[in-house]
Amino acid sequence: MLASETFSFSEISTHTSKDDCWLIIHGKVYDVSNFLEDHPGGYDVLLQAAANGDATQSFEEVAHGSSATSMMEGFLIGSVHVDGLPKEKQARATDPFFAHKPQKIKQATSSTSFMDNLLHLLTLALALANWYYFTYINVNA
Ligand code: HEM
Repeated sequence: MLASETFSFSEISTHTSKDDCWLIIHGKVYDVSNFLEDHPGGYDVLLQAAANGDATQSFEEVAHGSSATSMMEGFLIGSVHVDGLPKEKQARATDPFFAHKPQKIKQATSSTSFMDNLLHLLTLALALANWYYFTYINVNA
């Protein structure tokens, strides 16, 4: 199998058993079937990660050393096929940053716009108070 091959999520999700286990890490696909028993973290965490769909986050959480990363090369069979997926999911599947960090999309929430309006009203009230003071109260000072 060529490492340039691409696999769909649905195909990858069929390889989650003890003798046939594929992992998605940073958008790449690894066949760890022959490594399960030798994995220092145990085979069960790998099976669990495969069943979860994307193993990137759990892989990163362990802070694997350079021996693990160089070992991975040997298990690489391809990458995730992203055609037909929404743009956000494509980015998550292929980009190392998005692949393991949930994307925070900044949205104007109702509380933000409420605070914005309050700030505008306060500024207006202050300006009016100033005008009133200097026009009527401070006029003879
Ligand atoms: C191709 C994928 C992986 C490879 C080649 C790999 C390899 C390794 C290696 C070599 C170690 C020993 C420590 C080190 O050198 O960093 C290790 C430890 C560990 N791995 Fe992985 N790993 C892989 C994926 C994963 C995933 C997806 C998880 C979590 C779900 C995981 C969980 C762990 C844990 C918990 C340890 C720590 C064991 C301990 O220190 O007690 N690994 N892994």
